[in-house]
Amino acid sequence: MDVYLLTIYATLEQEEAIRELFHRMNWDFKKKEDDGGIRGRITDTDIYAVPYKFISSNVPVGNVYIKRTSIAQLPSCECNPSAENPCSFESSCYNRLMWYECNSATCPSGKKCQNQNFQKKEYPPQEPFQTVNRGLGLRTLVDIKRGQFVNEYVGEIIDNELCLERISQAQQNKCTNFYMLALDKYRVIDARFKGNLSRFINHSCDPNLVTQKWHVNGEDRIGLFALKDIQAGSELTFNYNFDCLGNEKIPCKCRAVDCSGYLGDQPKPLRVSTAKKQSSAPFAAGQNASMQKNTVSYDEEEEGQEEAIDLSSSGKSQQTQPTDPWEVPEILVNITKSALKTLSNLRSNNNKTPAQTVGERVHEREVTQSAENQNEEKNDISLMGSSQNADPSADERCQKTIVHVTRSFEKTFVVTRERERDTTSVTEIESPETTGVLLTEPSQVNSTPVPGSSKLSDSSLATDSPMKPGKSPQQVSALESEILQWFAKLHTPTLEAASQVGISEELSNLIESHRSQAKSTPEALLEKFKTLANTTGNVLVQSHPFQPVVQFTALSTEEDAHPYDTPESCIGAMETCGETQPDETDLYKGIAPSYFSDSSSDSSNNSKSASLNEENQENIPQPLSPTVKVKFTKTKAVKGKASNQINRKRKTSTPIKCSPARKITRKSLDKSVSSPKHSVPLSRKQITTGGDEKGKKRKIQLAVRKVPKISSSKLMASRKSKMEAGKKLKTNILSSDKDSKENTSSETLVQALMNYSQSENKVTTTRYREGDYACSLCGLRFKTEKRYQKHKQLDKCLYECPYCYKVYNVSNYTNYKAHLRVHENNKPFKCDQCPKAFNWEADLKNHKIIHTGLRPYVCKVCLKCFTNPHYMKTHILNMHTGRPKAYLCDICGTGFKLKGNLLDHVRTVHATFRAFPCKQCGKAFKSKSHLIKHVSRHQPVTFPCGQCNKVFVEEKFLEKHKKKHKKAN
Ligand SMILES: C[S@@+](CC[C@H](N)C(=O)[O-])C[C@H]1O[C@@H](n2cnc3c(N)ncnc32)[C@H](O)[C@@H]1O
Repeated sequence: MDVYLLTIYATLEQEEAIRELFHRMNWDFKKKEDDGGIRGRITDTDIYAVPYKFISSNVPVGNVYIKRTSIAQLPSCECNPSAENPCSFESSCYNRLMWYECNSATCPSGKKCQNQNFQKKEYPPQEPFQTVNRGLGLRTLVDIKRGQFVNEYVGEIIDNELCLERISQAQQNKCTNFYMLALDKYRVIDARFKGNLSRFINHSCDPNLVTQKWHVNGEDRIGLFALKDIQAGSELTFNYNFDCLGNEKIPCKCRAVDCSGYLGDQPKPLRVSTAKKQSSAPFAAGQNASMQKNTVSYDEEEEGQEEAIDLSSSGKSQQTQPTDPWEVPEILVNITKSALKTLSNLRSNNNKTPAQTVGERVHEREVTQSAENQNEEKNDISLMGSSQNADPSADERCQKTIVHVTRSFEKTFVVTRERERDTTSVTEIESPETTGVLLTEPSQVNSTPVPGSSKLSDSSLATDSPMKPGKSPQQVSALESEILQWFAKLHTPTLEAASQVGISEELSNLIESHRSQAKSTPEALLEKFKTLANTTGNVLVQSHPFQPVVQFTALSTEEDAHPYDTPESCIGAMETCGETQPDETDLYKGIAPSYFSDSSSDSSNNSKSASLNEENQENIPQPLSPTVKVKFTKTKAVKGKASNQINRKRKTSTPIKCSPARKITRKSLDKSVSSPKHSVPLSRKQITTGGDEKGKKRKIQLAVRKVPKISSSKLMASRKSKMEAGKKLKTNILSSDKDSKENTSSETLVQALMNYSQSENKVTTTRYREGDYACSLCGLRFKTEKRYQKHKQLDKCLYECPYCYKVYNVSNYTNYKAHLRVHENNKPFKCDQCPKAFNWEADLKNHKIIHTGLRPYVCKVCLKCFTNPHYMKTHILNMHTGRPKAYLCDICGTGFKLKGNLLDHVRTVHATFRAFPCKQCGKAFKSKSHLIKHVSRHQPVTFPCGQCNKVFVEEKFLEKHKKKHKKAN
């Protein structure tokens, strides 16, 4: 059963919530309860079992699409492979600057490349811990440097629809912890059910991490990078940019000096309506969230317009496609809203000022520069960049493009491309405080021309390659004409139709507000946007890779309703506007890559960056040189503050949905402390042993403190010293009996041992202390003579294995017996549920856990669950001890943390002989695991699938297969 139970900090308060989660994990909760499963029974005080699976990479769920790119399409950098650390943080690796990870197949530095953080999963050691007031948090175990890659935000990739579903489920279950982070406009990473350690990172208004969206082998991934130097033991935090949709703000408990007080400083008043209410008084303002919880809508004030978003009409309702969408009022409303949103996005994007948060992609502009418009636009604020072109006349002729300006912690770079010559240059600008100040100082600009890369050529930029630029003017006009059509349609039959379902008031309000803004007609509105586009030149915001900040979010209906959200329309739109249709490799499950720049993730929302925005606006200097310009109209510069406020509003109002915040009272606080919901994972022993509440709490506290910290060096040292002691003893024994040195059979060894114990050397070993009575034969020592005499009366005090000559003394007789089973292959402990048999009872017990579907052995560091304690131990040693890969393969040099792994490697990869023959058919295998797999095929028991004709030799294969059926359904 593919369910992973974990005892973790339940944030859920009701049994129902647990059931819901179990249900989500396809675990038959009831069944387990009846079976008396280990933790199937949930009582009031036993609510800490929440299924959570540790995954190290994102897992797509349902119909969510995955971007695929062929290796040929991946951009390669120009770094020098012979450099000490090619593509490292210190280098100006072209890919790194663009937030692209190199691929070892295409990077000139190959495996030496240092720009593969995501792929190599190189995280500094970190651990979850219990915070005082914010549930669990994550802290670092080592010092982290500014700019260092800390972790990847990993979880299930879900689409908007499922996201909404999960949110509403969580709301119903009064779950207050959210783990959703927008990946792009269509997809969300939800780490609630599956994730890695990053899911425990809390919010702070003064964070030490920042999220960055990177392009890794064609797919977007979210990384967390250090904003500052972080000391070992400090909590890791980032700014959620959390947008509250509840009628109560979620209090922020980050304790930062400039804490905004709430998660997200722009909480929105919540309005709630049910489907019924919607028909009678839709979008009616002033309703309280507490009245209805199923359907949530909120007011979004944007530039004086009011938009109401109804989650209930999202997702599913759009699935049922009407024959003529123009006839369905609800769709029309959604389309209108989408149109409004698109237009406002267009505006906001064009209004964008350079973002300033350190470590963020600063901004991106495509600038067309010509001699005429330099003079025309006197009020423009110029961005001084470098030009590789020394000839000014050529400069004027050439169309230059600033691909983007990026500030990568210590450095700021301007990446420019010259289309005609197909050259690209990266210009590093010395430590500026603000882009404005920096750009007034042309002398400070060091130009580093980079030869044109075919991978970054125009053609690649114009198509669906990762270097895809923003919307072209044609695309914008195609968009505009579509918007115009929507408005035209909305004017006539729609209002009437809408009024029939009682939405006319809201609709007309929406249209009216836009109408008044756009001089009454949609055409005028469109005209306005055209003018806007013209006045900002061709400054258009690009889609990825330039979407810096990612937010904890749930997506809003209005975005869902956007026609471009559907793959068909997206592709259609691309065709209309002349953009090359994406390659099929990019369209997994038929959905096109992001077309619009993502408003939900296009900007930094924290108050700091907003204030920096303001600062920069004020600092924007007059142009000094016309070489390369990014145009802003003066009006925008003057309006900087206001527009930033609007931007900030928009940013904070970007789609985030969380359940209405629960009011925290003294009582609930006390309850939360006394209840075990903030407990840390307990060992199975702790779970199964009963005990009073107090004892339980104590155990929990202990478990919190006793996060295992195993020093690898200590471990290695102790092992080494033991091995050396053993070797020494052996040599001592043999050297004391020089005649038998050649013959090292166990018989000789026993004899030598006997001689040795009788010799004077014996006092040197710890086994023999003065005053003890030692048996000269087996080496056992006794405190009293009586016991020694009793021992001497035994017929035999040493037992030698007849198969391998291993010797046991009498005190280890049971071990000797057990050891014999290894050779006799009796396997007396048989599983009653499957054909497996074991030599030891403990092994059978451990095995039986597999049939319960539980994984009760929990790694206290990363919460990964295991069926077997040995697996857990190995995992801890491998993953959390920073253990070096000390076992090196002599043949290929690969390092391994465990000796067993090295042996396996040598056997399977390099060895030519097959040391593990099958006794039944004679086929031989290189490794034991391969043999075991093979032997299971001889088993008469098979596992047929109930849904199709397939039959499997192992249960796990059947389980895997069943998942396919589930997915297909
Ligand atoms: C991604 S989870 C973080 C881990 C979470 N603390 C846990 O115990 O699993 C996000 C949730 O943690 C809580 N949280 C995080 N930061 C917070 C803060 N500064 N103040 C209050 N609650 C916070 C909120 O309930 C939020 O929904």
